[in-house]
Amino acid sequence: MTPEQIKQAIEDLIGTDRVRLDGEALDIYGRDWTKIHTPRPRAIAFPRSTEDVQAIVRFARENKIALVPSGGRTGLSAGAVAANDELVVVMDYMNKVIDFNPVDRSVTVQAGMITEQLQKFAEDQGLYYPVDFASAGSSQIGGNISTNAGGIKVIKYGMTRDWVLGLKVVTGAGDVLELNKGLIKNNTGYDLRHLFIGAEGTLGIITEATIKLTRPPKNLTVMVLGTPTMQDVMQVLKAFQSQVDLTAFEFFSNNALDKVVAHHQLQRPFDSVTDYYALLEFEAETEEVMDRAMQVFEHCMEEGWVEDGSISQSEAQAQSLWSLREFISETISHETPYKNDLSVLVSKVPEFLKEVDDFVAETYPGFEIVWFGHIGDGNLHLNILKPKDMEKDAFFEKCHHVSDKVFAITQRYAGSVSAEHGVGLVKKDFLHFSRSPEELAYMKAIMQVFDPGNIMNPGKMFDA
Ligand SMILES: O=C(O)CC[C@@H](O)C(=O)O
Ligand SMILES: [Zn+2]
Repeated sequence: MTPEQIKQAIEDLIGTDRVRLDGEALDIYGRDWTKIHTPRPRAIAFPRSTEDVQAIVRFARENKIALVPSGGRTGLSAGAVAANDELVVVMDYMNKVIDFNPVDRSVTVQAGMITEQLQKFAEDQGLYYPVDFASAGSSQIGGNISTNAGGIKVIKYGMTRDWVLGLKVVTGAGDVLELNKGLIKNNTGYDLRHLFIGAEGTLGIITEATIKLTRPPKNLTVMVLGTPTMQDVMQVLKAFQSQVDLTAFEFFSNNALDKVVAHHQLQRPFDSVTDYYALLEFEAETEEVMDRAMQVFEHCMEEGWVEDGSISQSEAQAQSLWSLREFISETISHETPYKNDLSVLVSKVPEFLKEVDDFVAETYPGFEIVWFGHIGDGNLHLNILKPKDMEKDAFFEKCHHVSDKVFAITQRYAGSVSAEHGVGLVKKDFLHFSRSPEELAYMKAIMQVFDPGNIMNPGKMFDA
């Protein structure tokens, strides 16, 4: 079918001006933040309702047209890239609140709602949606659910999965399913909702979600601490966790800090320079909590785990300390990074990090490595920066070999090759490092059930 025929057919089903074929739209909606693949979609559709999505899926199934569901396209694994003549289904116009229930503390929204809008909606009701990350201003809730997004508060609040009380989906077979309907308790067999969370659009399209909200945190206070070694970062984590209920525990290396400070013209948190920094956050609800935190801080200084530190005295200061961590990904995106998103058990982090760091440094001495991540969750973002004098293709080619080795180490530690960014096109060749052949066979069989025509985001996660 030509793009024009597709446009005509879909507009007959869901209304005029709902499909774009212009070059600008193909370029914008065919890519995500990975910027590795060249977008090449056939057409872009803009549904307004679950019925519209169902009509599009049924049409695509009948005509064997591949679909790519598209949210805020902030993904880092090319899960929302359309580089293969696909029809992109954009959720931007499905961004409304459908229902709010203060007794259940839940809100039902359309899948295209932007994360920050959901956070704002919760705040306006005196409540809180705690899943948060740097891309919250453009990522959409449907995309967050499809990738089970994590972010900076997982240590206390968990991943997106933990906040989804119900889903409305259109399966690849064209059926509309209402999964779990907002219930807290529902032991009536397989919980299909959880299959759609993290499915990266391979089983169908999420059109609505019922999200749990919670009480807002009180007096969030941030510390940035300079730590000489990774072992020290882990000691600091242990010391704080035993005394204070942490809402975040992040880390970054000194070169990450240098780059952010230079790129955004920010102040360093203090003069001392250490190899690593820990950023932690807690609710200083009472004087007593604050005193305890300060005692732990002093203890860490006495032990030599911390050389210097800075603590926020206001919300604005807390925010500027957070910027030092949250701006890293965007800052290094200008240096063509090869990205990895690894996780191991928290207890294994220092050993694992040293092994990977030694391997990359020995094998590729010219490569600059930037370490940061959600270390309180055992999640490390390893970014390798392209040397200025190396061609992009040659660099990515070399990095592919690095990945094989790094993932073999990750496998030895029983870790994950994608802790929070998903699989998409970028990680699919490496899935076997984290999933057994038997698991992969079950995953493919599940996909067949929900998407018998293999039209849902084909080629992402694995080949059918
Ligand atoms: O760019 C990265 O590698 C990580 C991005 C994001 O997950 C973060 O934690 O900032
Ligand atoms: Zn992250």
